[in-house]
Parts: sequence; structure tokens; C-alpha cells
Amino acid sequence: MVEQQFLSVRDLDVAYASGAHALRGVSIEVGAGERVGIVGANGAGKTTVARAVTGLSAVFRATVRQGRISLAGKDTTRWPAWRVLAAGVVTIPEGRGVISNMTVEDNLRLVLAAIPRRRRPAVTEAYTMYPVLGERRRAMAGLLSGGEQQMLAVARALLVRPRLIVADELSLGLAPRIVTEILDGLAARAANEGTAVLLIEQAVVMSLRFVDRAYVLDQGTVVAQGTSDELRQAGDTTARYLGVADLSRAEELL
Ligand SMILES: Nc1ncnc2c1ncn2[C@@H]1O[C@H](COP(=O)(O)OP(=O)(O)OP(=O)(O)O)[C@@H](O)[C@H]1O
Repeated sequence: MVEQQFLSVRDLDVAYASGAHALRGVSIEVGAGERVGIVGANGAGKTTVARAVTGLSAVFRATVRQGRISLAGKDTTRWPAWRVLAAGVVTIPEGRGVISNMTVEDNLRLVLAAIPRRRRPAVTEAYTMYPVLGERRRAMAGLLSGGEQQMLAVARALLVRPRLIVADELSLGLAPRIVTEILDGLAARAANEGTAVLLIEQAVVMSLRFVDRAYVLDQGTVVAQGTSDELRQAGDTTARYLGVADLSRAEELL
């Protein structure tokens, strides 16, 4: 049981203007400082959860038809993205979202500028977290490798001291070794700052290593949930929803 709940999603139903009924009665919880995963196959509804939680549904012409989203007990179901951000929820969208034709350092300074000077962290925090960013701080972000860009996105998200980071398909297109490096950096900093992480991933084996517990989504519904160990041991049942032959022997997915 989550001791101090930060994000609570209850019985959420979301449909797109196209008619796609993407989520049906989804309930998830993320405690303060907790690391929680949402895993599921392509089209399961993972990104739709991320959009709903971060106030981006309307941008994608999706509507919350039923249910409630709350942050620290406040109903945020219909809050716009800027208000959710102000409440301490930062999103790392699929595709990273760094500004390509700005330097690494300017990408970082851009978010720091929004923080009052007396509380502003040093830009070098990002370089301590991922030293390669320091080495490449004058390079245009668009010239970094995919993994380095993702490091920049993660480090930038942490600089604003969020209470929750929602990371959507962080591993997409990256080598497993790089993903591990990125997640290790994120885990260390998040634990240090008490930041909760909602990790949305198709890469289930990798994801279960990083999170404390996870929800399995299939066709817009939560079909299983539990600690990483429980889900791994559920073997066949969980694996079937994920399109994996056997979760306990799915290391090759990495
Ligand atoms: N912008 C959109 N407009 C209309 N339908 C959408 C849109 N985005 C997603 N959908 C539909 O909503 C359902 C859930 O998609 P969603 O992207 O949330 O799943 P996902 O688990 O994140 O999959 P993926 O890993 O492919 O991103 C799918 O049927 C999808 O076709």
C-alpha cells in the first residue's frame, strides 16, 4: 500500500475525437518518491495515460469521459498542462523534446530561468549526473547521440525539482546499455530528491528492473499489477499481455 500518495488516477475513461476509446476504467497510484511502471504492448493506452495525467489530453483531441485524476489530493482532471507543471509534474515525452538548435547548456538554462534565483540549482548538477553532457555543453543538442539527448531530457527535467516525472518510452531506439546508464542516473537523483517517477515503457524487462511496482495495460484496461518480482513470477499470465513468450526468460528483449 502506498503510504503517502501523490498521483491518483481513478476509473479513468478517455476517448479520442477519432472515436478510439483508449482507456476504460484505469486506476493507478504513485506514492511520493515512488518508482512506478506502466507496461503494455503497442496501442495498449500507455501514452494516453501520460497525456491525461500531464494535462495534455485536449492537445491530442482526447476527452476524459469519466474518472478522476488528483495530485496530492487536489482534483486535476481538467487542468491544463501548465497548471499540472506548476503542481510539480514534469513530462519527458516520447521523442525527448530537447531543442535541437540550442546548445546543451542553453537547453538547461532555459528551464532554470523559470526558477527564482535564490532557489536556482547550478547547471553543473546536470553534468555531475551525466558527465558526457558537461563535455558536450557547447554542442547543439540536435548533434548529440540519441542516448545523450535522452540524458539531456532527463537531467533537464530533474533541474526543476519536480515531485513527479512522467517518462514516456524513454528507451525507444536506444541500446540497452545506454538505457541502463540513463535509468541509473535518474534513479540516483530521484531517490536523492524524493522525486517520484512514472515510467511508461514497452521494454518490460528493463522497466521492471527500475520500478518498485508496475501496472500492465492491455486494450485500455489494467489487467495486472504488482511489485516487479510479483509480475516477473506471474510469468505466463503477465507475459501473454505483453506479447512476450515467457517473462522470466525474456532477457533477450533487452
Ligand atoms: N492522437 C490520437 N488520435 C486518435 N487515436 C489515438 C491517438 N493516440 C492514440 N490513439 C489510439 O488510442 C489507443 C491507445 O494508444 P496509446 O498511444 O495510448 O497506446 P500506447 O500503449 O502508448 O502505444 P504506443 O506504444 O504505440 O505508443 C490506440 O488505439 C491508438 O490508436
